[in-house]
Amino acid sequence: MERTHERQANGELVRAVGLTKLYKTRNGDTVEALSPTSIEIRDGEFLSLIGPSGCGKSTFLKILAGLEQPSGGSLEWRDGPPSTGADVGYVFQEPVLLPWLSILDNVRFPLDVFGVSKAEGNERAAAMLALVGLGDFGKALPKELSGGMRQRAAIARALVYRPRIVLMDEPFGALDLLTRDRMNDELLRIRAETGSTIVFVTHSIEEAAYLSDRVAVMSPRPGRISALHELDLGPERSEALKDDPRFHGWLSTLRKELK
Ligand SMILES: Nc1ncnc2c1ncn2[C@@H]1O[C@H](COP(=O)(O)OP(=O)(O)OP(=O)(O)O)[C@@H](O)[C@H]1O
Repeated sequence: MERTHERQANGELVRAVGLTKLYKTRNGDTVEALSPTSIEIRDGEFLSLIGPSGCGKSTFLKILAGLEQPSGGSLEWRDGPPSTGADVGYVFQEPVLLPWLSILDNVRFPLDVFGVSKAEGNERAAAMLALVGLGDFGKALPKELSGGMRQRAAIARALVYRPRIVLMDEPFGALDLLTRDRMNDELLRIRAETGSTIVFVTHSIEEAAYLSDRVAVMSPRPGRISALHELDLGPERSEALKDDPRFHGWLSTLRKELK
């Protein structure tokens, strides 16, 4: 089954209108995790969400993924409601891989679930592994890979169905700084090759500024988007950008807004 997805540069992919979320806790209290939150997500963009712990970033991603229902408001998808796993790729902080399956089988898993033949699935999973730099590790088990490599495999699995949107919830938060820097560059390269729309949650202002076309800043709980910036840092991102005064200007702006 071949999926093609015409990309309209900067067209609107999905619009969140006044999303709210109330959770019921086990002792019967109600937690307001999101106060009315509205944003449009553009096709092909890299959008980061930053904000203090507990402000509802993961909640927003889960609603986008269809893993949680909003208490109020709506999501308006340009191409109709997505199906989780096929139209939406999700990457968690800890790479969730099935330990008894090889890396190739893990990456092929969503294709199996959605009825792609094994031969085509193997081909697509192998191509995706090559794209994330794991071409030689298809037969390995997850435990035989480093944390950074496992996260690459999780990214390959999220991308293999060519989802409309990839949601990443602090995917590099558990990695050491050097590996994280390397993964940031890898992610930029993968994104350039796939044209994926990415919504990325991070605690790191530097990571958000380095990777993103736009950065949404969320206020403390109950979270809402308190500022939304289009970064004027151009499409080319590399280490040199980290010495650029404009980059430092954004770090300082974002840091102030988080306070
Ligand atoms: N399933 C749940 N049941 C009850 N409360 C929840 C549930 N999930 C999240 N919450 C609460 O909702 C609020 C927002 O949580 P969420 O995980 O979305 O925040 P976050 O911004 O992603 O936090 P962090 O940056 O620490 O990961 C928090 O107060 C959290 O305790």
